[in-house]
Amino acid sequence: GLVSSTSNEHVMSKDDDSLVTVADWSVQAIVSWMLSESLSNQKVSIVAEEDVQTLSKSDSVGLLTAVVNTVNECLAEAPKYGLQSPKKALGTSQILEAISQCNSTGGRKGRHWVLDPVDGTLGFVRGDQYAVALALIEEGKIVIGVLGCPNYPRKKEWLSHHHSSQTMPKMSDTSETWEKGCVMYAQRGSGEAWMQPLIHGNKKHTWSNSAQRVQVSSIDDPALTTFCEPVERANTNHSFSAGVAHSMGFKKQPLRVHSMVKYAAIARGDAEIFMKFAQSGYKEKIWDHAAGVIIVEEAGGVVTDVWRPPPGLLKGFVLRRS
Ligand SMILES: Nc1ncnc2c1ncn2[C@@H]1O[C@H](COP(=O)(O)OS(=O)(=O)O)[C@@H](OP(=O)(O)O)[C@H]1O
Ligand SMILES: [Mg+2]
Ligand SMILES: [Mg+2]
Ligand SMILES: [Mg+2]
Repeated sequence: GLVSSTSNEHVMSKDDDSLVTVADWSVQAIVSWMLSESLSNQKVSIVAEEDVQTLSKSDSVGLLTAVVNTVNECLAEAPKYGLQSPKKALGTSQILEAISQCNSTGGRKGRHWVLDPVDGTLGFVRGDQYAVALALIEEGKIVIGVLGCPNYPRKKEWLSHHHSSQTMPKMSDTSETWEKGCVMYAQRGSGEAWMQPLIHGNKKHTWSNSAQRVQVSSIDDPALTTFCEPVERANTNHSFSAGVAHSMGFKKQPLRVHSMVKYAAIARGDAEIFMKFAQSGYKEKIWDHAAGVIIVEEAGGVVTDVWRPPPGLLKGFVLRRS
């Protein structure tokens, strides 16, 4: 919730043509700094999406200044969330250090934090759905997941309406009537997943625990099933998922949403199924899934890749077909 700006300033393209913004670097710096501060006795291993190459170039001074200012403005608000601000504003080198220390390669041994500072950067730039995703992996198992979803509406009906909709105010609308924003989280083995309303920067009140339990949908009638998928055709295979949906007997239109908010939607029961089929050759990244996976699992759902469907699912599928 620290970065709620939808300003399109400083939107850059990376080598793979995907977007990166001041928000991506700033969130990575803030989370990295906060983790190091709170775990000062331990060596912190963080696997995260962004690096400092573009930021450190000589023609990126304006960009770097914007990141430094954003990080310090956000950290100054830390006490509102029950956290400690730095004693004095962080300097440029400290911020570059915080971003670049997230260069762990992870692995099956030990503890690793996994961070996607802004997932769905395209959604963020459009003022649409995006998520800040953090997970903790221990000995190869996800044990904690947190998803910050600043534009996630409280009412599921609003998810499917984009900016053009008449019924939903613009994302920039400050009116109290349009409640949006939540943090979803879960811990492995608890059998519980939680949703906490987000406090937005412009509001005066401070954080207090008002988390509600969330659970996956109980709908199992294909005719009533909604499936979600990525917005961009580059990130999935829309016609393949349409084929799967057809053979399963799904009648509803797919819910196309940017980012890991799709996992949040499944955990909260706003939709029943999430399908993503990356192009062959694309390697999925752990930061695009880890936090969402544990939240869905603890909310009662099942997550699998297409090559290894769990026996129960396969049986369900076969039974339904016969
Ligand atoms: N080619 C390709 N195939 C599959 N996935 C890709 C591909 N390229 C990128 N990515 C990753 O997709 C992340 C965004 O996924 P979404 O499901 O949110 O896509 S969409 O915006 O709804 O279209 C996006 O995450 P962010 O970079 O954090 O936004 C990417 O990591
Ligand atoms: Mg990206
Ligand atoms: Mg991502
Ligand atoms: Mg990202």
